[in-house]
Amino acid sequence: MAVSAPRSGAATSFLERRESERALHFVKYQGLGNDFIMVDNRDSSVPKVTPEEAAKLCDRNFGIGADGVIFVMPGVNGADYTMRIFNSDGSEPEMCGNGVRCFARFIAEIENLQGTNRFTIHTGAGKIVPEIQSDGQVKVDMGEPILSGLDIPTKLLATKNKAVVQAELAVEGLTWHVTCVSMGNPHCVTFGANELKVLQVDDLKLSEIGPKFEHHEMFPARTNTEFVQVLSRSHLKMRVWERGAGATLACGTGACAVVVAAVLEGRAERKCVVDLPGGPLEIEWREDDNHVYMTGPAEVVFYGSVVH
Ligand SMILES: N[C@@H](CCC[C@H](N)C(=O)O)C(=O)O
Repeated sequence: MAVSAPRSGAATSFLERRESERALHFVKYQGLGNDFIMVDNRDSSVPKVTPEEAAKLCDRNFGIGADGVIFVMPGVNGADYTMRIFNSDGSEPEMCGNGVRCFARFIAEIENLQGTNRFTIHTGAGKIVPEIQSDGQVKVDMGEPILSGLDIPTKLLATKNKAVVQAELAVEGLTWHVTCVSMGNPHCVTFGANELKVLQVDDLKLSEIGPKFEHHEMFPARTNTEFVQVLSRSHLKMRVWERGAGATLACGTGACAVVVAAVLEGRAERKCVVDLPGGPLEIEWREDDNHVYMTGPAEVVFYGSVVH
């Protein structure tokens, strides 16, 4: 994958090259600064780029630059569409919260739909239902959180029924208290460590500590990690180290996992605003259906094409 020089001779014009080589047309979207290369893959259930090509496209110096590549594919199991995503390292996660909001806005764009719209999306985390609202924000039914340690997966032992709540985890010489939640993809949420009086998330050296959580032996499928400060019982502040993408400006599944963990630990109400480096998300873990609902923005950044 390259934004390449002509293969032969200098005579090939830009337009000829654009038409003669395999062009990938994309739209770059972002949800709170978590950015994605969106690919219209409605004509096939095979992604138009490989995981290796996706990693090159996501490179911020040698490629387009993004946290992941997302494919809009034909629906299966009665769903309107299927969403697949490659992280910026080329690995394939089950779900992406900010990505699914971008996905909904991208569908509206390519299907030429106006106003409010609701879609059913088949993902690696099951059926996810985003709804474009009249103000352009996207509200997503993210489904039920998974709390059983085996299913997350984590090797940490359950502390509360089958859930791993405030379990001790040694990382970088500190004993962290972690609560593990899957929103289809695995999350390890921490509000602090024994040795820290208060966790100041702005002071964390994320690029040093994040990988130690991501690759910890207790997480056989690796993990996303959220570091959280409680500002009030309905207002949380977090930073995230994402599996396969590193420090990102926002993580939708992460914000959902944070609210679930905060409720399980008795720190917050079921409805919270979660501040991320890229901006706020509204999250609600409803008692009546046990589903988590996420509301936030999704915007176009630019349109482009690359040859590959
Ligand atoms: N940024 C996403 C999560 C993307 C997947 C994650 N890196 C993983 O590997 O699980 C979100 O907004 O949820």
